[in-house]
Amino acid sequence: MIESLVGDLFELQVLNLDSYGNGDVSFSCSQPDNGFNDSLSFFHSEKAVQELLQQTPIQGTDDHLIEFSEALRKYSPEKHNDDFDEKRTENSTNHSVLSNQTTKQSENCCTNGICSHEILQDGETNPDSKMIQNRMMRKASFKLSWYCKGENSDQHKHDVVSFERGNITTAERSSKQISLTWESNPQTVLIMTKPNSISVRILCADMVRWLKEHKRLNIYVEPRVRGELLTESSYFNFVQTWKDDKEISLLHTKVDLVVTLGGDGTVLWAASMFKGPVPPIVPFSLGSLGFMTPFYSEHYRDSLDTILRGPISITLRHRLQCHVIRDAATNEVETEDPILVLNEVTIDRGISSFLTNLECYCDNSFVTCVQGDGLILSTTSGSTAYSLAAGGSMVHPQVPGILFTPICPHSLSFRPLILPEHVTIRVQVPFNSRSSAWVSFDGKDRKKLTPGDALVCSMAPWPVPTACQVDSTNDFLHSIHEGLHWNLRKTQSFDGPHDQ
Ligand SMILES: NC(=O)c1ccc[n+]([C@@H]2O[C@H](COP(=O)([O-])OP(=O)(O)OC[C@H]3O[C@@H](n4cnc5c(N)ncnc54)[C@H](O)[C@@H]3O)[C@@H](O)[C@H]2O)c1
Ligand SMILES: Nc1ncnc2c1ncn2[C@@H]1O[C@H](COP(=O)(O)OP(=O)(O)OP(=O)(O)O)[C@@H](O)[C@H]1O
Repeated sequence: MIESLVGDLFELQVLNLDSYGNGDVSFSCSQPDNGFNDSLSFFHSEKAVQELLQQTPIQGTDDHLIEFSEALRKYSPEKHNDDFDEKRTENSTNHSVLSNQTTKQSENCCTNGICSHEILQDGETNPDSKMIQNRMMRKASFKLSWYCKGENSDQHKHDVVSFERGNITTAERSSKQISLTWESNPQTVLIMTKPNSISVRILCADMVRWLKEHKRLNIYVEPRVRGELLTESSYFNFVQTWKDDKEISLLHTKVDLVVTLGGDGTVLWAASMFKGPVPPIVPFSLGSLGFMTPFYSEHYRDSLDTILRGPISITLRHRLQCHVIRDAATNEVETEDPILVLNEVTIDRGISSFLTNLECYCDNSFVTCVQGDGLILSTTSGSTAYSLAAGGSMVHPQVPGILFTPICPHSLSFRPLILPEHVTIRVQVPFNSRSSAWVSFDGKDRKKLTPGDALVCSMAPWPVPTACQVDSTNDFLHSIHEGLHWNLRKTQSFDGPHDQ
């Protein structure tokens, strides 16, 4: 109410909001053109403001202000942000003049723990204006709450946004460069290899020998690879493997490090073995592109030496968790197991010659109906794969988001989207669809979606940590330069017309 009244009188200009500790200018007040210079009408209005300020706050409506002033009390002037302060000084100098008296009052005000924004006139030096300067005005208080999967939760507020001083400040907006330091020596390495490659087979045998003899490590390989090694020599008898899915599901509890020898497909394959937590992966490049494989196989000894010693920079690559919901099974308790993807999940028309018709929802909001060849829901790691080919953006793998990229949409205006990481996306084949759709996970495991079936997809809690050659950003930029020749163009010569 007070604000609205004062708002009628003044045209408030926010200069900055440092009113909580320093008692300095928070708002400036410029005079509107509508005859506000008439001091009589001004003082009448002033009186009205004073009367309002003297009224005892109504119990209940001011309850929320208690929390706000508690937060202000906690604020110590010594702790203020230097950067912010510099800007404040600059603004104060440019736009308003504060009398010493006002500054003192403001300081007192804050040591008492009751702070308000002051209303001042630009360049005001007239003693009559002190009344104006002393006018106190409370900023509306607020509380921020977090909603997590439908539940109100304050758990993450300090990690993400601070609002203790009444100012909303973000801290971390995406995960920073992460460094992994071993607290005890790694003991077990799993080596995963691309099949049907002579060079990979030779390298694998060499690496197993070196890791055993020079690093004294336990070594796991896939059953196929153990067979290949034993065909070469019985020396490799010490190499361990697994027999069934149950043993695979326990691998993450035994393995300290996963080494992949192949291209991006081998990294995807290795990641798909872990339906929960994934040990750090060291991807060696033996393919043609290698967006996720920054290590050179020729230097594997030096690289592994450094990695086993640590610390190492890692990229936490987010995965999507996908559930296929069958219309025919809505009454069944058991549903199909979720599938985790590192690149993307694709819903397309398969061999059908009809347009796919896919209804898409984000949380509970309708997004759109895809009519075209299909839709890709991609991680940021997968942004350089199929999604890129379908016109999606390339996104740094540490950016937490879900790419929503149509495949050949039959509409001129269907641009790709990037959605925040916390959403749940549902893609449904409507009952009136002319055909079924097909879903595939990192380019594998095709499943048919008949009308009424849906795919539900959200960010998985288990990322894939991959070791960096340099760091996450350097490796990403290197991969798009080397892999895609991104923005490669001959530099224009100096020789030619110039600006005058
Ligand atoms: N039109 C297309 O571009 C297209 C079509 C189908 C599948 N794919 C991609 O292939 C992936 C499966 O890879 P695969 O090796 O098992 O199959 P694959 O052997 O058919 O290789 C596909 C190509 O995609 C590259 N690739 C894979 N992941 C990548 C990533 N994150 N960034 C950049 N390039 C990447 C691989 O290096 C390879 O060159 C799928 O997840 C999908 O993204 C792309
Ligand atoms: N250990 C494995 N077992 C079964 N299949 C695998 C394994 N590793 C990789 N693959 C499959 O082999 C295929 C090729 O692998 P990868 O992409 O690593 O090699 P590449 O095709 O030679 O590399 P690039 O695509 O960079 O040329 C992929 O589809 C992948 O899923």
